Amino acid sequence: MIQYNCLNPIAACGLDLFTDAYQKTDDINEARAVLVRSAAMHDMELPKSLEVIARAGAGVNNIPLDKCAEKGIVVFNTPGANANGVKELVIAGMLLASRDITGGIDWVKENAADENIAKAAEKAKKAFAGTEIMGKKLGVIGLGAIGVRVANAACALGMEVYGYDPYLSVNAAWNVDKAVKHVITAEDIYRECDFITIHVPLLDTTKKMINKEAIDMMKDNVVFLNFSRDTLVDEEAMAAALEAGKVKKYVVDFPTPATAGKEGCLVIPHLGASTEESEDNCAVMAVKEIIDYIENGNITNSVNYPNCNMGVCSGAARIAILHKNVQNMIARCTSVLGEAGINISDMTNKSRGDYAYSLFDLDASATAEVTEKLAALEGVLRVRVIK
Ligand SMILES: NC(=O)C1=CN([C@@H]2O[C@H](COP(=O)(O)OP(=O)(O)OC[C@H]3O[C@@H](n4cnc5c(N)ncnc54)[C@H](O)[C@@H]3O)[C@@H](O)[C@H]2O)C=CC1
Ligand SMILES: O=C(O)CCC(=O)C(=O)O
Repeated sequence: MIQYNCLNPIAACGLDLFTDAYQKTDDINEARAVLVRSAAMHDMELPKSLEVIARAGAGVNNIPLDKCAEKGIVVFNTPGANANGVKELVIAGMLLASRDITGGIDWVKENAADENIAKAAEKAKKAFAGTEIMGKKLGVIGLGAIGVRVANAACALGMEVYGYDPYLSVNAAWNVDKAVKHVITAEDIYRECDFITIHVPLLDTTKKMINKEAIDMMKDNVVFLNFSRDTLVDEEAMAAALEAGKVKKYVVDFPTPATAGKEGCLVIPHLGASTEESEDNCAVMAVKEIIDYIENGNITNSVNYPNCNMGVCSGAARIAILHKNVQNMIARCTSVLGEAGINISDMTNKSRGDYAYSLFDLDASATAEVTEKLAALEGVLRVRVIK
């Protein structure tokens, strides 16, 4: 039985893809695979049995990627699978920041017992009036799966959209609406836009990128939306800007003591990807990634190892070797196999940063002695017998 553990609730339509060969366990120490959403894994003990972690979602800042790579644990995410869910909430966030919809709804609740509520509403409504988003300038920082969808939807709503992404992928370039103005510095966005939304991963290089200096460059009365991660924004600087009236609204999907309940903050409890569709898409993609890795050794959408695909193994045997990206690794692995008299019928080797991955299709099964010799080679982090 191949045991898997879920650190967060994962949609059933994904888990249903596991065949009878797989079994759910509540004990991570027994698991070969882990499915996770937002659970914090940095301080967790990762058992030796663990071969793969799939993040049913996009952000992987809750997972210790290098520690996993060093232990020969491949980490996947599910790019784009929840992007539409987030896009829709970002559009809602812009509307909520432009018109006092929540204030108006609260007023109706408070006056629900008033028999003359219809007449009273016509008098009260001026307190909740706002502005439209059509014709306003929106700056999108990060044109990945979510940013592109937000930019395109905003174009369709008649906004003037500016996009900034110094690492724009070819795929994103193909998909982004031609009306989106390409800017080459974040400063262009800060200085020009009435609404700014950020859709970048949380990395050491992006942490607190929205700081006092950035906010000072923004237009007065700007609306800032953050559906990416709380710590991309310096919350002290944001609070000061809200108090000074520099920022009109801070719409954020991550409650913290600094923002929850604060005047000017519209705080949502991390609901960006909490739709049936996004949860299903993420679960299905994550489980498929795990199954292909466990059963074939193929890697698709990893965030700490290179992608690698040799299809389904049709030969006698297949082994996977996770190793450091250093000289002479392949020669040393093939000589162990050669000395054991095992012919290699197919092989591939891919690298990513400090780590590399080799798949070998063999004409005969690798014995325990052979795999132990391979595992003992300096730089080898894990050897998996796939078939
Ligand atoms: N609120 C929620 O429930 C959700 C939040 N997220 C967050 O949103 C983030 C983005 O998600 P996706 O769009 O799916 O990821 P993605 O990987 O498709 O896009 C990220 C984009 O940011 C760009 N980028 C990286 N550094 C940048 C920088 N310094 N300046 C400008 N652009 C930069 C990349 O080139 C890439 O195009 C995730 O990392 C996650 O933290 C994602 C899904 C759900
Ligand atoms: O699983 C979730 O609800 C969180 C989604 C998210 O933040 C992400 O995919 O990065």
